[in-house]
Amino acid sequence: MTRFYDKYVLVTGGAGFIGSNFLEYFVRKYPNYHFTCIDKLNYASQCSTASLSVLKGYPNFTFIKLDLSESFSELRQLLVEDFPINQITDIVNFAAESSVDKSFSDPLYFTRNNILVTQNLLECMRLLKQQNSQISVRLLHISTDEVYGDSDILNDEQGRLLPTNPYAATKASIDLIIHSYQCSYDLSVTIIRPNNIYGPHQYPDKIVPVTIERLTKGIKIPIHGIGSNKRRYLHVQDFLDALELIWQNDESINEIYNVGSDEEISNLSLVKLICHLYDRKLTKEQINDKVQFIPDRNYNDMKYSTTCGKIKSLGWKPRIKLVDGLSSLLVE
Ligand SMILES: NC(=O)c1ccc[n+]([C@@H]2O[C@H](COP(=O)([O-])OP(=O)(O)OC[C@H]3O[C@@H](n4cnc5c(N)ncnc54)[C@H](O)[C@@H]3O)[C@@H](O)[C@H]2O)c1
Ligand SMILES: C[C@H]1O[C@H](OP(=O)(O)OP(=O)(O)OC[C@H]2O[C@@H](n3ccc(=O)[nH]c3=O)[C@H](O)[C@@H]2O)[C@H](O)[C@@H](O)C1=O
Repeated sequence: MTRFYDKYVLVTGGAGFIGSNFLEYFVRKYPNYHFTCIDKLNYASQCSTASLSVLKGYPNFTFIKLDLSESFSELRQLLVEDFPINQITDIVNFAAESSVDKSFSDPLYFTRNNILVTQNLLECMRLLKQQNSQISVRLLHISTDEVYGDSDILNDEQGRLLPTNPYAATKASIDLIIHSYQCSYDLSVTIIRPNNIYGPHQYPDKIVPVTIERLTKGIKIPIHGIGSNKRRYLHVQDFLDALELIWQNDESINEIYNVGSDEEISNLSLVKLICHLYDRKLTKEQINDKVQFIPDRNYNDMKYSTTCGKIKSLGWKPRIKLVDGLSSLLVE
């Protein structure tokens, strides 16, 4: 086996918001690693086509367009049969349908996609281990704090999983399936549960990019219900720093990490803050006039309360304040 690189990494869902930021950062930072991105290119990927086309010029980057929920045989060929050639030992899985709103209208599609994408990866890891127990492949799986559901009680990583929407239920389900593969097949998987993440290349169906897009187009900004639901927001770079720490630390194998900020804000306050940062001359009345209250979600988690002591014990803490992260996003 000729090894041109020190590590061969598969990044699934790497054409999405977080995945594309991950690749932009790590492909350049680790020229001694080879990164293969697999993505089906859904609606969310269109925000990162420019950055991915730049990455295609890098020798340590390969892109494969593939629907991981339907192409098990191709994935098995890449990871198992061709292991001697591709030598992929690290998998970072971002791939999922990630929109809570969309999951209300097509829950079965979310179940099929989000479960099969990840279980197909687990199956390849299982078959590879069965074929050669000396090969150790590790999966870093990106879950979400939504698996804990609506909660006033502080949840650490042992918190009960009580998802309230179809998207979150698929994420909680795959976390449980991962646990079964860790127990039954001794696979090495780390689960990471971030809170809301914002930053460049995020498709405008999430509140931060929706607000920015509507502001620039002079269209009213839709607020679900009365806007009192709260979320915590972490800049994508802070998340990547946490992910890098976890990835570099072999002690993190078979651990779960909540990764989040302490900056909790209601939806209405967030939208008003973005309007203020967009144009500090706007009066309160002018900002109020930019908002349109629309019917709420079928169920809208009021807040999430996760503790992040574990990731902080690795020396991580958020560096980018929400005001600063939003301001730089508005400039971009
Ligand atoms: N954005 C957030 O605030 C946030 C917070 C917590 C967790 N997460 C999780 O992080 C991950 C990435 O989120 P994101 O915001 O970047 O999502 P995104 O929707 O921007 O990107 C997801 C990517 O996965 C790809 N994908 C989905 N199904 C696929 C399949 N069957 N085969 C191949 N590719 C497929 C899509 O084409 C897309 O490019 C997701 O697993 C999501 O659940 C996101
Ligand atoms: C951790 C998860 O974060 C994201 O899911 P979430 O539903 O919290 O993000 P959204 O940006 O879709 O919604 C946040 C909050 O704002 C409300 N809202 C959204 C869009 C809009 O146009 N108007 C709104 O009022 C919405 O009701 C929410 O209360 C992420 O998408 C997910 O993948 C996560 O895992």
